[in-house]
Amino acid sequence: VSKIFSAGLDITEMSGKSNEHYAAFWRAVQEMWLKLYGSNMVTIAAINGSSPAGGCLMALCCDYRIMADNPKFAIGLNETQLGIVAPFWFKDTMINTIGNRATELSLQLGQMYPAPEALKFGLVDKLVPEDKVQSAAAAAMSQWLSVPDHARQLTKSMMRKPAIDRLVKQREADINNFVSFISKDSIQKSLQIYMDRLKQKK
Ligand SMILES: CC/C=C\C/C=C\C/C=C\CCC/C=C/C(=O)SCCNC(=O)CCNC(=O)[C@H](O)C(C)(C)COP(=O)(O)OP(=O)(O)OC[C@H]1O[C@@H](n2cnc3c(N)ncnc32)[C@H](O)[C@@H]1OP(=O)(O)O
Repeated sequence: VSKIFSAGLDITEMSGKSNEHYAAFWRAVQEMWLKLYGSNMVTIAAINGSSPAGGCLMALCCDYRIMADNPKFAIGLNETQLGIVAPFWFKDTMINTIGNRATELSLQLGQMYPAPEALKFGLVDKLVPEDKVQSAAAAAMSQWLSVPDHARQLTKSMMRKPAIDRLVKQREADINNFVSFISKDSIQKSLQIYMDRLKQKK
């Protein structure tokens, strides 16, 4: 979609549904993260627009991020702005990318960074003109693929395994935590207010 890399998780999947639905939804989100963050393939994010929350997480799962150089496009883990909390594995993914202090600032404030600031923070690796995002991503892919694959894969696994193991060990507890959190009346109300605001912006 033009202007949007990803709008993040579908908020309607987290509103007004049963606990069984929330559990299945969260398991699928975990699965996406485990597959993408744990992939032994080279993954390059070609970020052609805004990328809030789950969209930012997907980009952070990649090995390298190239973003369109347009200050109207922003990226970040903005969960607190919705009245929700980025779970520990979202947080770990961001820490592994930009470090602890920058992550704490980002997460507490639910900060969305316009592209130039995202580059400054290390949230993305490179900015290119909007019409060059795909070609720059293809060029980066060639560079990454030129590294001997076994060595690159082992290095990637060494860097990411502790975060992945942490979620694998606590998967069921994390699902229970999500369900009890998201089904609270106060959290449902926050999500509703956020969705209403989005619609009013039009
Ligand atoms: C100690 C720890 C304790 C607890 C932790 C336990 C558990 C964790 C709990 C929760 C974790 C949840 C993690 C959540 C992650 C997420 O990803 S939440 C989603 C975040 N996404 C957003 O905030 C995006 C909001 N959207 C926008 O900013 C904009 O819509 C856009 C920039 C993406 C696009 O802008 P426009 O092109 O201007 O389009 P519109 O704004 O008009 O939107 C069109 C249409 O789409 C609807 N929509 C937009 N985003 C979403 C979404 N994410 N989900 C569902 N629907 C969305 C929007 O309302 C419009 O709908 P209509 O009005 O056309 O019906």
